[in-house]
Amino acid sequence: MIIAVDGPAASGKGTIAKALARHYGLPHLDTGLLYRAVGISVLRHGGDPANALDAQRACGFEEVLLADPGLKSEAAGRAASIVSAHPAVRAALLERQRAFAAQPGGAVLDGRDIGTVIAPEARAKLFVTATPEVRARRRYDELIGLGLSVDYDHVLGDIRARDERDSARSAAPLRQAEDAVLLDTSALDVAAAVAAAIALVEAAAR
Ligand SMILES: Nc1ncnc2c1ncn2[C@@H]1O[C@H](COP(=O)(O)OP(=O)(O)O)[C@@H](O)[C@H]1O
Ligand SMILES: Nc1ccn([C@@H]2O[C@H](COP(=O)(O)OP(=O)(O)O)[C@@H](O)[C@H]2O)c(=O)n1
Repeated sequence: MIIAVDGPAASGKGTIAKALARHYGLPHLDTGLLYRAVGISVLRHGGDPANALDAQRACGFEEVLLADPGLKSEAAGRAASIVSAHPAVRAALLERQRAFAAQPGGAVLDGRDIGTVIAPEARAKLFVTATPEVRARRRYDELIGLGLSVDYDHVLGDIRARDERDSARSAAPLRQAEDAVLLDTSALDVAAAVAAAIALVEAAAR
């Protein structure tokens, strides 16, 4: 079974995708990490994420970069959101994601365009969301927990800017697939959000 989990920044889609993968014994791919790796690679080479050529060159990043703690930073998220608007970057990362989704037995993938572009054939599609303020609070707590020095208002501004950029771009914009079910986690803790997600997948698989 392929499970597609999409949604905006810090909505809890990664937490839900990981929990679903554990519950169903499926492999999981956090596709945002691929875009973050491209984004940080551009920055580390002194390039400009808005420059399509700089971004395209960075798509051949080393695998080890996917485990780099720097990928979690706000700067990496911002750069990822900028490089991900280039069609050439999306094209360069497409096959890897499609192949992951198509492996025997299925998989869980989370990102922005899993249900719409990467795996439109997915059996279960969730669109996970929460208010910008709740998402900013979660991301702020997460970054503080990682020992980074951040400001709540800055995180909220960054999340709003990323929502806008990810939804407005013409290449695979962030949007709920027509056959995806909406899961608003604003008032749910992790356990309740995961339980709701499992119930939705069960209903979709029936
Ligand atoms: N329902 C929830 N309630 C409270 N905190 C949550 C919830 N879901 C996720 N979190 C926390 O919020 C942060 C962002 O969650 P994550 O799953 O990484 O979001 P995303 O993948 O959408 O960016 C993490 O620190 C995670 O533990
Ligand atoms: N499938 C995907 C996943 C991420 N992305 C881009 O990569 C950025 C970082 O994604 P992420 O999932 O790691 O970000 P968070 O939601 O965890 O903050 C997003 O803001 C998107 O611009 C994308 O375009 N398509």
